[in-house]
Amino acid sequence: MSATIMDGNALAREVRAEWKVRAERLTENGVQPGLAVVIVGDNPASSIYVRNKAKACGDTGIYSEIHAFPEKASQDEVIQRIQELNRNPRIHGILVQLPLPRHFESGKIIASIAVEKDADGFHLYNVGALVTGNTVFPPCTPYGVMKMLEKCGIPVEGKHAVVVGRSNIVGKPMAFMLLQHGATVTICTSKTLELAEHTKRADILVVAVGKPRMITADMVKPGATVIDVGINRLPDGKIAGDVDFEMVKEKAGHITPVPGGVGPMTITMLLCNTIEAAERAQTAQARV
Ligand SMILES: NC(=O)C1=CN([C@@H]2O[C@H](COP(=O)(O)OP(=O)(O)OC[C@H]3O[C@@H](n4cnc5c(N)ncnc54)[C@H](OP(=O)(O)O)[C@@H]3O)[C@@H](O)[C@H]2O)C=CC1
Ligand SMILES: Nc1nc(=O)c2c([nH]1)NC[C@@H]1CN(c3ccc(C(=O)N[C@@H](CCC(=O)O)C(=O)O)cc3)C=[N+]21
Ligand SMILES: [Mg+2]
Repeated sequence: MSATIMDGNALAREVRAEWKVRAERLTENGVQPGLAVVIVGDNPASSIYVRNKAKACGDTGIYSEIHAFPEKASQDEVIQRIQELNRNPRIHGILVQLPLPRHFESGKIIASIAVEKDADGFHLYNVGALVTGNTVFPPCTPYGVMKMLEKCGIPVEGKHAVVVGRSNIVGKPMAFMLLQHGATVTICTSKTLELAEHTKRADILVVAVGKPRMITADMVKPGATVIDVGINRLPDGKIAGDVDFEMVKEKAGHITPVPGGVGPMTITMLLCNTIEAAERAQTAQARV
């Protein structure tokens, strides 16, 4: 029995259609949702993501701006621009594409984003809000994963979830969101001994490492849900996830492909957070 493939492109279309209605309603009421993406340097992968984000905005009725800085830009000029965006009433969401060039302190840049426009949910206030169960903006990638589980009818409460990876943008917020939904959560890292002993116990396995095909079929429990966040560029130019898809799909109950899995959902949830931010701004406006 082969696993059910969780089609990220189809699910993303479904979620976008639901939210597009909200974007249109806002626009009719004079508040078109707006996203600003800030990118520093010319990392080719980042540039592609940024263009995809702008295109997805257009398709969903969201106004978008790209603020591109050269690699040698100063931290102060980027912060100054973010502060302008914080004050700009056309902009409801601000995303600073990561990674930043080495001479940047990412923490300082992210701290300069207004909490109520932090559509990535990376500001320390929003991280604290998430961890205490008062989420303001769920970080896009884990939010997309939760949405996929929900749409595919996969229960989380009472299940054993194993997250491989502990980055601030994927692994850690993923673990806290699963915890919030009542899963028993194990987080594995590069320091974990006997990784397979943990992954084999997972009802829900989320992998966000960045190592092509590191999760093999022997590491997966029969019938498990396997979510592959990894995006790895192979020498032949193709992209592959962190999971050996062809072998694992014969053992798992549900599995996400790469490409066409979590990636499209990440972009979609960014759009959702931007629309949500615009709705909140409008409500706040109506109160004064
Ligand atoms: N689909 C999407 O929307 C997105 C995809 N990605 C992709 O997801 C992957 C992870 O991204 P990100 O979280 O930013 O990456 P990071 O490099 O920041 O984190 C990788 C994590 O994997 C852990 N790790 C490394 N090697 C092993 C190992 N052998 N066993 C177990 N854990 C290990 C590291 O552990 P330690 O902390 O101990 O070093 C670290 O916590 C990348 O391929 C990235 O391109 C990222 C964002 C969005
Ligand atoms: N501040 C910030 N927020 C982010 O959310 C963020 C970031 N920085 N830096 C980089 C990572 C990576 N990321 C992806 C988004 C979409 C796809 C995506 O759409 N992937 C498609 C296509 C992949 C392709 O063909 O290259 C897919 O998987 O099907 C992938 C990866 C967001 N990130
Ligand atoms: Mg991680």
